[in-house]
Amino acid sequence: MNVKQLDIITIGDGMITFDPIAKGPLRFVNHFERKIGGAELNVMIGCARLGMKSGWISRLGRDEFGRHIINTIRGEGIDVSEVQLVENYATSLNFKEIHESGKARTFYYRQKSPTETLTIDQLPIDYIQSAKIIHLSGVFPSIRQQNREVLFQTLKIAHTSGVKVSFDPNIRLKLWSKEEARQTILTYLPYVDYLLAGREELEIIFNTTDMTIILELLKKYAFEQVILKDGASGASYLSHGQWVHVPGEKVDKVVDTVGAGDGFSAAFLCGILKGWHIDKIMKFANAVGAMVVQVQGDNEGLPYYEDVEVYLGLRENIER
Ligand SMILES: O=C(O)C(=O)C[C@H](O)[C@H](O)COP(=O)(O)O
Repeated sequence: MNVKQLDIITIGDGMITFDPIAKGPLRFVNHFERKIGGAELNVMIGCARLGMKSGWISRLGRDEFGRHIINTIRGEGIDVSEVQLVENYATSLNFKEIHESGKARTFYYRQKSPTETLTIDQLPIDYIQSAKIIHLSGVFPSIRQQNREVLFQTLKIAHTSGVKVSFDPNIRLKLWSKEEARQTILTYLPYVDYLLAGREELEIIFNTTDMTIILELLKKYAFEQVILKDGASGASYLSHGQWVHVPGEKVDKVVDTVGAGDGFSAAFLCGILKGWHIDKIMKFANAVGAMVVQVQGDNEGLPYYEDVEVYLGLRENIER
């Protein structure tokens, strides 16, 4: 029998994320803070901080930005043995634009992502089989046609090896159309154990805004859990064909909502690995989402396990 080495792994594109120092249209912003980002990577950072043995399968440019990302991720305690820096590719970039109103836009520069060198024959099968859970998202297959097949093969490897599959559709319409997203994601769903989606994403995948129809269609799959992430209002889980809503945790001041969904996913998977009851998992995951929105940056607000305990009032907060 295969001895599971890692709790959780992922496959994804890592990016340098440039956070604007000033608010308003990007064409007038002169200064940025260099950070790192990428949906799947955010989840792994969250998992590592919560104490899970985490690993990331990826390709970065063999450039200064690629080195910065791999060093940072290694520093977070994430296994990077399946991350390669490839020649003649630039590490992907993401520029964020934030308006006074709080509205934000993202400008990706990942058309020629280094992950396109991660072909099916390069998939580390033993590594995938060595994990308890693999977390995948719709970002990786949206970057390039070839990535869709790579993810499909990964799903099949995981499924046949007893590795649980978690999937967040993370539909980015700047990267693919609704139709492409729908067609691709529908082929993935039969291999998914934990589906963590937003309402709009479910509407795109099932091509209807009618929640009764969506609930009927969800029944066709063998999901162990289906989670509806609903931003500030909290999240719901599916139980006997009905949503059970778990309200979000109190937030003093929302600073930046980007990354809250990824934080929620990391915390949810932590709870799954700990074998908790779903109500406890949801409360914990909502707390992590609420903590993330109070910090600027896609992953800077992802908490350590004991920080969540303090937030939930389960551990004393000693300030000085
Ligand atoms: O990789 C990408 O394409 C991204 O967009 C990176 C973003 O930081 C996360 O995907 C945030 O996603 P949420 O947690 O849903 O706010």
